[in-house]
Amino acid sequence: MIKAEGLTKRYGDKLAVDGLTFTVEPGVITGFLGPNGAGKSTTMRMIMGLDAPTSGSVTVNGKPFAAHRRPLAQVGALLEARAVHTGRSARNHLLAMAATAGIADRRVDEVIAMVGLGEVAGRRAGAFSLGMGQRLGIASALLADPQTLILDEPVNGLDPDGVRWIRNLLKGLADQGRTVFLSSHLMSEMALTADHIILVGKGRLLRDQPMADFIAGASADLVTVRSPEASRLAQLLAGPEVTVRDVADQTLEVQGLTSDHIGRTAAAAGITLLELATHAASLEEAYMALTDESVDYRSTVEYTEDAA
Ligand SMILES: Nc1ncnc2c1ncn2[C@@H]1O[C@H](COP(=O)(O)OP(=O)(O)OP(=O)(O)O)[C@@H](O)[C@H]1O
Repeated sequence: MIKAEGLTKRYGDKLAVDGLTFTVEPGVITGFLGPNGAGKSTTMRMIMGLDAPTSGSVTVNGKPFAAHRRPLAQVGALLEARAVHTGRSARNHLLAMAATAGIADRRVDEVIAMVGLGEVAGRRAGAFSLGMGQRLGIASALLADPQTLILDEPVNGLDPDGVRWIRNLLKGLADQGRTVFLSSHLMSEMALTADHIILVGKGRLLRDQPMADFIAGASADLVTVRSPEASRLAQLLAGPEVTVRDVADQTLEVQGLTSDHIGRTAAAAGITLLELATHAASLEEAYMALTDESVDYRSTVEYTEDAA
């Protein structure tokens, strides 16, 4: 389990991580999602004790990473995956790591088998393809059999086979009751992989919820209505669980009502409709809307019950 409380990191004027409080639970895959620069890598480095928080704290299985007697047996990480620059074979590379950490040689062969590197384990790791390098990085993270795994952008640059492979491996590890925390800036990838989502933007927590709930909320039908009397219609449509946004001249975007209901409400009030269209908002759109800091998005007017 990973627990962050008010976790904050400042680099000069830049608040890279801004008061993050969250818990990453065992037994599920938790996706750490946010656009480039949102603070994901910085957070992961602080979890691993590679960077000190400016304020707040983060613990792994109840203690800061460095306070564990054998930290690598608690948490394995693949941070900023990069090729291993070594003339050693993959197996010798892992054997050297195992020797340093006091891990038995047979564990090296176990992790090589787990990540499917058996046939190439004798080859020079420095010459590995990106996909093979990722597998080797994951093998290193698994070496000490940690309860918690932290992977920064593990599928970056992988082909579809590689992506499917990582996904299955992570699901298997979570099913064994491990804590699996992985970052990505791609919504589509997270939707397929993660059971739970922690979404950040500009260092701040935006969402912390089951992926299924995020998807259900995001794909709710959106109705676009254009009318010369848009603001009067907006007042009539307002209600609990209804969001009405004034998105452009004479145009509203309504969530929480069917187009039938909107059409009938307009007719009953004698309001002319120039357009009435339904479309399902995509996950990608919901993600963009949440993380987009553009003026356009913030300037939209939300009509609530109080406005009615
Ligand atoms: N060592 C550093 N010194 C100064 N600024 C830094 C440092 N590390 C990160 N930052 C800044 O902090 C912010 C968060 O960076 P971070 O790498 O954690 O984001 P990220 O969500 O992992 O992004 P990406 O998806 O691009 O890796 C960025 O604006 C970055 O420029």
